[in-house]
Amino acid sequence: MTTRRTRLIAALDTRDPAEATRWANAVSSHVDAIKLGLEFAYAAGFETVTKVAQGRDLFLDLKLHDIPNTVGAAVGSLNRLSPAMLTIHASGGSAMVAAARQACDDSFPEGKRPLLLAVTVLTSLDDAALAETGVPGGARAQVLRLAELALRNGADGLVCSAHELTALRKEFGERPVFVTPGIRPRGADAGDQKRIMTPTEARQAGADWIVVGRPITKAADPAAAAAAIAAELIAP
Ligand SMILES: O=c1ccn([C@@H]2O[C@H](COP(=O)(O)O)[C@@H](O)[C@H]2O)c(=O)[nH]1
Repeated sequence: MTTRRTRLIAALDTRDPAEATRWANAVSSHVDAIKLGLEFAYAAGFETVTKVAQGRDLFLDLKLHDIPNTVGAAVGSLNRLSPAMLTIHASGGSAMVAAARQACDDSFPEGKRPLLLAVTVLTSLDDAALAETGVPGGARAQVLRLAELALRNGADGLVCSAHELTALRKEFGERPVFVTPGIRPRGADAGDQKRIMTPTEARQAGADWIVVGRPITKAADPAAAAAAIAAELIAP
């Protein structure tokens, strides 16, 4: 029986700094961190990322994926943003993950190192879509394969779907941090997500963090939507 608390990250996916700021202010008291990622950073710039994130834990979801030298240097360049969590793609390979971890250790001040999270298989891929990329055998097997690679090379945790959590906990225990997007409250539109679970199911499966975007940001009342999801994360 685990006593883990599952925390909530609101994904603020927009190009508009005013909208991101409005959402951040609305949901802040209900969520544990905010996510800013590719859409926002490319449109608004990294200095604006810092402004919106100010005073909040930042899940900086840039999903870095390049040769080890480039990824290491990129991680080193991100220290001015003070992220609490940073993402890379596990499929970049052992040396790339190790380079990212080394850069985290070298470039961030003592006690300020972000959690390095390796994306395994995107939650928008089902087994058939994954097979199209040349990976037969299903998402769960590939997640476990990439998890081993990433954790052995210094990742603190993984981004995966909640569907893989039971197998991951069995294989890797309680220590790694598991972050699960692809979360949909019961009845919510899945959109492009394929491997989805509800907040309650993800909590019961052992998620450390869930990431929720559109069910919050597209709601008529984002604060109420975030509050309802946060309520699901409090174990009865
Ligand atoms: O495998 C992954 C990795 C990251 N994401 C990100 O999470 C949010 C989910 O947003 P929703 O609107 O709740 O679908 C989004 O920012 C993705 O970039 C993911 O979905 N899956």
